[in-house]
Amino acid sequence: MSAALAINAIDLHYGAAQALKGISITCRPGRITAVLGRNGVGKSSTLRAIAGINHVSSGDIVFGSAVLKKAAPYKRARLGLGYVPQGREIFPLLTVRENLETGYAGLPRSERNIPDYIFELFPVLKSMLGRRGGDLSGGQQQQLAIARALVTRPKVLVLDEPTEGIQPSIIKDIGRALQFLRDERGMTILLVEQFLDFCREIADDIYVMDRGEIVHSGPAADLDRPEVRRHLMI
Ligand SMILES: Nc1ncnc2c1ncn2[C@@H]1O[C@H](COP(=O)(O)OP(=O)(O)OP(=O)(O)O)[C@@H](O)[C@H]1O
Repeated sequence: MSAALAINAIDLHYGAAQALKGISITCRPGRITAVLGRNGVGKSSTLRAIAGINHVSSGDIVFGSAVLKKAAPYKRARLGLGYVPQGREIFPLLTVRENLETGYAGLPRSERNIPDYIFELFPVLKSMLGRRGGDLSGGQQQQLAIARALVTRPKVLVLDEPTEGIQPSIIKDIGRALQFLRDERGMTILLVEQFLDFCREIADDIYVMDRGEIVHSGPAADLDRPEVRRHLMI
């Protein structure tokens, strides 16, 4: 089976500093792939390269049958790439409904609606549609950020540290939501995380990064191996 998303030997520089060195990641269709690593190893840079926010200096990113080259973020979204950034980036002065409607931009008029299953996944959002994004808790904002990405009808959903700074009960809800998207909607999911137990529970495949490189890849059960965990210790 071909990959839903393949990152092939990408390098990324910030000025003279090289943040990514030959990163390759294969996301199997309908599976959850997790990229783990300590602070500053290049996880967010990898996702920003996939989303088209940062440009790679070599290598390529293949989405379905499209090689993304320098396609702008909105074009990638139209192709079916949903991106949930680190820190959520909710519009604080817009209501929950308006935040969700920002996902309509790339959709044909007939699809400009909020699919019901999103409110089944995150019922709290339905009860808060008229509230401002900035009034939501961190966990509710994370749910809103995921819901906003789902409004764009992604084939592949990419999330940057969805558990960061969030209380355990909402982490469980988010984990259940991602498993539902994989199991019931066949979505391909790529996330970066520092929370090992979360990845052990929901991921199928893992990649471990250290200083801009992939140092391990394998099934999620590899997270039980001491030599893999060693890469993740502070
Ligand atoms: N805009 C930028 N300009 C210059 N250097 C950057 C920029 N963004 C990130 N870096 C550097 O690139 C390296 C990788 O950062 P990145 O944010 O991708 O790591 P990360 O693994 O996502 O870390 P964290 O878990 O803290 O988000 C770090 O050394 C960081 O300081």
